[in-house]
Amino acid sequence: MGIKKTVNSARSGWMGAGAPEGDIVVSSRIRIARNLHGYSFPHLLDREKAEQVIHAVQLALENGELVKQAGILEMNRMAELSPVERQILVEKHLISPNLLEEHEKKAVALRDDELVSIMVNEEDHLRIQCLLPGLQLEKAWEMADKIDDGLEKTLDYAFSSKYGYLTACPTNAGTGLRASVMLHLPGLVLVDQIRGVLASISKLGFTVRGLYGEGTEALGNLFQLSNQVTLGHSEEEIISSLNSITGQLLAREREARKALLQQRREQLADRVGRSYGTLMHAHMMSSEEAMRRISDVRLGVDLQMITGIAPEQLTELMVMTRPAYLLKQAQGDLSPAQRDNMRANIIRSKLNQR
Ligand SMILES: Nc1ncnc2c1ncn2[C@@H]1O[C@H](COP(=O)(O)OP(=O)(O)OP(=O)(O)O)[C@@H](O)[C@H]1O
Repeated sequence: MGIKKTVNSARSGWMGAGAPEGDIVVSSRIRIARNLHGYSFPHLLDREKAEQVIHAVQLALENGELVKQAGILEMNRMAELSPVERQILVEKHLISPNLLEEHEKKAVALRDDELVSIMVNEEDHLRIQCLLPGLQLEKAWEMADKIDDGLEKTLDYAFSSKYGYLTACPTNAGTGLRASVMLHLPGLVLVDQIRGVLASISKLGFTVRGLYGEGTEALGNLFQLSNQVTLGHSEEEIISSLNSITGQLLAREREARKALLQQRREQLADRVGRSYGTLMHAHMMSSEEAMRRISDVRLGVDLQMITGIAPEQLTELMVMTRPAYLLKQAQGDLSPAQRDNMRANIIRSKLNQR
């Protein structure tokens, strides 16, 4: 159990089946940024102080009341994990890439179902994250809020009556809340409307990020949409406006899919079929090609052009084909060609299992 199970399996609690709007919304994430009063922000902490912060959070998590409310969160120091294991946590979206830098000062507390993780000494002392399948921002918020309240009973948070919760980057001050949804938008990409749609969203105070968050690229037609500002809006307002923008995007994506079915059905079926065939039979596959083909097949599954595959199997496959997960399975180094071969083998065997 614990972290070893997490890094040995590509499956995660947030890939659950039958989630609301699960044909387009892969997952919903709430993260709350908090800092401890009396300590410098993480980038200024030396190792000893950083360890004190980790220890304080660990003690707070062991509090009986909090365990009853939120379950057991096991603290894992980043230094106790191998570089490959750390990278797998990023590939599973349980930590952000930031936690890999200066990792000797950082830690993550994880719940066994992987729906809750608390990053310690990331950009802020605490980053409480709740990740759920489909569109479930309110539920994720309720979970995060409960944990935050529980922790605040023991920890002395840095708070100002003027600015709210204080954070290392001013854009996170106030509520410290980032709400985000990971969306699969192949329809809007195929009808060539994605750029316009994303540009208009950024004018409304939302930001679109790539697959692993800030500074990363969008792969497999997956986009992460989140609020830009946390100050001056309540948590409920932030979540409600993200829900409403997401609703509009869902409508646009569904329209695009409908138009593709009506106007380019055979081209679409050909694209989906070719990608499915390639995934089922190829022996060499780059990571970029895998993401692209998995996205096509996911669209085919959503449009019932392909039956017998569940969307969450494809989400799992995305993690299974990422570089660190492959290295872990190989238990040693892989050349780029060996990696491409192993990736193709894993995909074939996973898709042929059904
Ligand atoms: N809806 C989502 N589903 C799955 N993973 C997500 C989602 N939103 C964000 N993530 C993951 O969370 C991590 C952090 O993302 P991001 O950098 O956007 O947020 P952040 O660290 O909270 O923001 P910042 O530090 O810029 O305030 C990344 O690994 C990203 O993949």
